Amino acid sequence: MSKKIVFLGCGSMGEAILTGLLSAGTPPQSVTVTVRRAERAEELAQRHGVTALASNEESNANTEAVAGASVVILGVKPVGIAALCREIAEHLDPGAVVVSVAAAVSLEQLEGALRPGQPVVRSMPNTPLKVGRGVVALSAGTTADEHDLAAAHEIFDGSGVVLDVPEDQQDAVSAISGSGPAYAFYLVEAMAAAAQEFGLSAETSQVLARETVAGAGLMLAEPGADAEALRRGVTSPKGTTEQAIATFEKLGLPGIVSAGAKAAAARAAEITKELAAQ
Ligand SMILES: NC(=O)C1=CN([C@@H]2O[C@H](COP(=O)(O)OP(=O)(O)OC[C@H]3O[C@@H](n4cnc5c(N)ncnc54)[C@H](OP(=O)(O)O)[C@@H]3O)[C@@H](O)[C@H]2O)C=CC1
Ligand SMILES: O=C(O)[C@@H]1CCC=N1
Repeated sequence: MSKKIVFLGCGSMGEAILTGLLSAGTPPQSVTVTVRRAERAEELAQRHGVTALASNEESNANTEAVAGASVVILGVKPVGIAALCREIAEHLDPGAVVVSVAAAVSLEQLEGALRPGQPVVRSMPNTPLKVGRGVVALSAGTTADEHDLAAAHEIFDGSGVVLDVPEDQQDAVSAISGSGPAYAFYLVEAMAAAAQEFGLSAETSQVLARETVAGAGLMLAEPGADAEALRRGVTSPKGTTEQAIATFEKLGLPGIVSAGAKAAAARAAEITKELAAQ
């Protein structure tokens, strides 16, 4: 029997991790998920074949779900993490590894809401885990040993690249790879809008923008890919792309991207403080 893996909260991020995990070969019978709404639980059970329970005012499924679990993934919003930890603390196996995916929730906050000694790993995943191309950064808590960290690695290993980082880098990771898929989707939206300004139909504009970024992503996914070299391969000297890139530079696009990422990281730091003051 495979070890029991539990997701407490399985929305956008949780389902991406779950999909990657199952695609990589974890049997659905070994996975239990909880969510708030019964209809969402039903949807997840139907779609993935996992045990899915609703944990709300009517049923306390979170505490039942974690019984006998080896790994418990916390997939709720940051503001709900501390209460969830307190709710399950007494019901966790002392050796169960608690893996938080929440942005801005510190190891100190996690450990403080669980029983002393409970192994904890803070992670920052991203939604491309769903298609096996995610990036995840892990930071082990004070009592998590190498086996605990390895158990966290195992959750993500089959769905993308897993890095170990010091906890003080997690807000930066969040601002680059955690939020990053949204930046790429935003670029697609902007490209589609530009296409429509040329008079192309909405549908043609969507196809051109979406397939271009998806194709570029596949090229980046090839071994040894280098973004700058790939960009130069499109940019003919004195050609058309050169004018676009020069315009992006003149208008300060690199600075705009940097400012956006800094704003995301600053918001993470602010959330950490807000949670500490709760
Ligand atoms: N979205 C992303 O790309 C990323 C998100 N994260 C982190 O992942 C976490 C989740 O974000 P996201 O998936 O976007 O949010 P969602 O709102 O999509 O998902 C939250 C999930 O938590 C469930 N939930 C809420 N309260 C409880 C509870 N007490 N017990 C059980 N389940 C509960 C919700 O149930 P229901 O569905 O019934 O409402 C929902 O399934 C956040 O902490 C975020 O910081 C990290 C990296 C990237
Ligand atoms: O927007 C958020 O707060 C979460 C964390 C990183 C991506 N999504």
